[in-house]
Amino acid sequence: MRHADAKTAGRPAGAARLPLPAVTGVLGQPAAALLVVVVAAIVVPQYWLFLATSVLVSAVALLGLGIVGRAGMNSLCQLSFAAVGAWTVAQLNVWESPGTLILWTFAGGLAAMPFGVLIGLPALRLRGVHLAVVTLGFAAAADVVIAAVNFPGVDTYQQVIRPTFIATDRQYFVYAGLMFVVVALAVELLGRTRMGAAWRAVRFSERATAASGTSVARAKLSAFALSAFAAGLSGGLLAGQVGMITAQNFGTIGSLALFVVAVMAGTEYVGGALFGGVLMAFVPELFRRAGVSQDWANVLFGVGAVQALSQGSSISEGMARKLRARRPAAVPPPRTPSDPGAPPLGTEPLLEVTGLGVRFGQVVALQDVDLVVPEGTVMGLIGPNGAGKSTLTDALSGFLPSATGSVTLGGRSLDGLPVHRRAAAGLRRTFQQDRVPTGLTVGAYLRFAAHRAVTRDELEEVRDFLGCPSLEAHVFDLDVGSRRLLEVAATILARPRLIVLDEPAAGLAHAESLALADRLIEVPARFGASVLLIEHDLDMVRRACASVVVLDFGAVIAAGPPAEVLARPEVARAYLGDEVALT
Ligand SMILES: Nc1ncnc2c1ncn2[C@@H]1O[C@H](COP(=O)(O)OP(=O)(O)OP(=O)(O)O)[C@@H](O)[C@H]1O
Repeated sequence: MRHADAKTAGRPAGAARLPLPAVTGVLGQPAAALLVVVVAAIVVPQYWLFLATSVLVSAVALLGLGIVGRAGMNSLCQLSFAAVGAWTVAQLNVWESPGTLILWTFAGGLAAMPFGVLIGLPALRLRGVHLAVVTLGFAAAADVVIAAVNFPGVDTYQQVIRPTFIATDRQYFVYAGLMFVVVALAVELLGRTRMGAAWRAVRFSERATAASGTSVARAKLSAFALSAFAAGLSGGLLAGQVGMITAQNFGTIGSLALFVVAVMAGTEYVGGALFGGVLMAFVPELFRRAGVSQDWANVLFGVGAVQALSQGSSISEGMARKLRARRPAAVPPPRTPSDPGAPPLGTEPLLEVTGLGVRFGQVVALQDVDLVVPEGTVMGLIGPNGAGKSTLTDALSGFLPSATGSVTLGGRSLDGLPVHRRAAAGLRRTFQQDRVPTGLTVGAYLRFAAHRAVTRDELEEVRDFLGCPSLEAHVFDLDVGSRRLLEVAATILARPRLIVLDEPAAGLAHAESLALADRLIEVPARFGASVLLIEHDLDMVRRACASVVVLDFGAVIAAGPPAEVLARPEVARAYLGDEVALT
């Protein structure tokens, strides 16, 4: 956001020297920000208060960018949303509406939200650079509209009136600071909710998010709406700060600069947003004082963003990782031993698949597959590479709406249901590739993926059952094997009727695979779910499964008890291309 220049010279502002608050912790960050604001309100000379306030105004908009950033989306039109907030405040001021600037500012935030949803709609289909282009287009269009439609009160030189208790610059700084702290607190608290976890999950894998029963569309739209709300608040704050706003305050270049600073500073962190605000407010001012065009500040921001991208993390993320690295590594507590006994066979049909077919162009991945997974069992699904196992999993879980045939779970048809509705109906799956979002702790991920209210005891029970790392460990710091177990734990916690595990032992040592097999045997009796285990490790399949189905070239070629099925020549032929028994 481009603010009016500070008109006088003096020593560097106290705000420029504000320390970054700790980048770890959750509620600690807003508290640290509050401390910074209070200290700054005391020590910053009158002379620098305008720029210090600008820091906070930008930081509020940056917090909003941090929300879409958490969800892995790019928004290049943050100042267009801010313009909506500022316009609303200016209009309510002209109308001399009830309430004061504070109420009008919140109204500005609310007014920006529908625009956020509007821009979020393309995000349901677009990602990365394509989404960035759409948001850039919106910013450019907003420039034209704002230039054509003047801000209310500008023609009549009508200043936005501040209430008396925030009339002075110092009072207004404190007000802006409190607003920043409140928004920071709200964002941090939201980050701990299911919605906040969904943002992180969407960023990591939309497929896994949907498979855990969460609506990807809702997660994305909520991120855009709340991001626009924060931007609208920021615009309202600016209107109160400068009194009279113009189109120049909200140009596309400003939005781009804000985005670039967000990439560099890492505005998913409160400290990162505050630091970004310092950069936005003070770097152009320093250039101005040096007699250099302020536009060079954007070049500097661009260089910083390139550096952050090439390092793979923002300044805040880098600091957070360093702080985490200082902590002792998360060692999984020892598992409680148990005797799994023999794999349960199951009786009543649970999953019934009839005539399932999937084509990818000319490739027939599945043809006329009939399959029944009984209630209360662990069943294996095996076959050589390219046999169609993952395609079957995708078709069952709803990722292939073009699949033909029918699928019922517990007598209820799943045909035509989208992924998250099938998950809600009781079908959970894991993925061959790691899909556990790295931005969460183990506990936060399990709570999110469980998709129901779970107690800490339940979390600990399942964590202990599978030997996962402690709930406080950060997913980012875990090895691939631990993440696979975590994914299995999450599906168990969701209490589904059927769990489809797509190669859960990939990344595990052989002994660990067998230990996992022992655990899976217990799942039906202990957690009330059948397991369909897709695995290449035949020792694990023999150990865990009461029965096994073999796919080859998209068709079922054998089914029955593992020892019997694996001894059949056609199964050996499918695997080895020769009549060698798989013993
Ligand atoms: N998106 C796709 N587009 C085109 N062909 C595909 C696609 N996905 C899978 N296939 C093809 O469908 C067939 C079945 O693939 P699938 O991944 O389901 O096998 P798989 O048994 O899971 O193999 P693996 O054990 O290697 O994971 C293969 O011939 C594969 O090349």
